Amino acid sequence: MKIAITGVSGRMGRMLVKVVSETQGATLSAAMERPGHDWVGKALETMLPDAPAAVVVTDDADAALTASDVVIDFTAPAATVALAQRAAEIGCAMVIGTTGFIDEDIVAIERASTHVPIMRAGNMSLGVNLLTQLVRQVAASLGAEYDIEVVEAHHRMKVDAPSGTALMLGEAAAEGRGVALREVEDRGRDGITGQRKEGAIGFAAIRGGNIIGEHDVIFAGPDEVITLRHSATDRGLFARGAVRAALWCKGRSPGHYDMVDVLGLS
Ligand SMILES: NC(=O)C1=CN([C@@H]2O[C@H](COP(=O)(O)OP(=O)(O)OC[C@H]3O[C@@H](n4cnc5c(N)ncnc54)[C@H](OP(=O)(O)O)[C@@H]3O)[C@@H](O)[C@H]2O)C=CC1
Ligand SMILES: O=C(O)C1=N[C@H](C(=O)O)C[C@H](O)C1
Repeated sequence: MKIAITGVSGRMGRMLVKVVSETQGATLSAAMERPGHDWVGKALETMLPDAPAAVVVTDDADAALTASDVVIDFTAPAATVALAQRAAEIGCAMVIGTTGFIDEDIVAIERASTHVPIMRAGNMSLGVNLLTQLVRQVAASLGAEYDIEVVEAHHRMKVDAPSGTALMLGEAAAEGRGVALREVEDRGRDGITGQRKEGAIGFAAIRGGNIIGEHDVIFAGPDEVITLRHSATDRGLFARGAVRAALWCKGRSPGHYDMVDVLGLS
């Protein structure tokens, strides 16, 4: 499977190069950065020792996608949406790990996925995708007297909040309760907020140091608190999930898939 990686100099891009190099059946076919980036035109192995010798970093997305079966993208929403449109036209599958999308971005990605398989997940780990199922089940079992709060913590460089994972967990809780998250979410409390709204699903974000990713879903009820927690201790976890998803895309029909499909959890 020929795999292109975009945003290759980023925290996830670097990790993906390592995981692709360790994965049987996967070959790094292209490495991308945006025009003007320092790495463009340089041999990737001079920056990342795990990279194959022949790969030179490119800003030519069309050439990179044409040379590849699938592209893995952990960048930023605007870059991801633009690349999904190119991938759809060229016929290259896509794995999207980027978070922080607005509704219009998702619509554009869904449109692209009518032409090629696109696997998109706010978290590529087995643990979080299992946890979403548990959260759905617990939310469905507990009554409205249990208040649901999602608390996440990430490194100081993270630019979006709540995290993609927190939103996945919030969605799962809302589904369990049979409500739309949009109608019950409560984000960023500050000042005289008034009492907690009945049925709200609250979000809180902590940013600091080099925390990889911590997520708690708290069910606070009468005289007891249930906390479901996931802790990531190495970004390799997400990269391994993304490469697994890339291999899974081979021969797949066009469609918008998620990690639950890849892991066979549905
Ligand atoms: N789904 C999952 O399991 C995970 C998702 N993520 C998500 O992946 C994304 C990236 O995270 P991370 O690797 O930590 O971030 P980094 O900032 O370390 O890397 C982002 C990379 O994308 C490039 N990039 C950013 N904006 C653009 C743009 N507009 N056009 C082209 N290239 C761009 C950056 O290049 P430049 O330096 O030029 O800006 C950089 O190479 C985030 O949305 C994060 O939330 C992260 C981990 C796991
Ligand atoms: O930006 C990160 O680092 C992470 N982002 C994803 C998210 O927004 O949930 C996944 C993981 O928590 C790391």
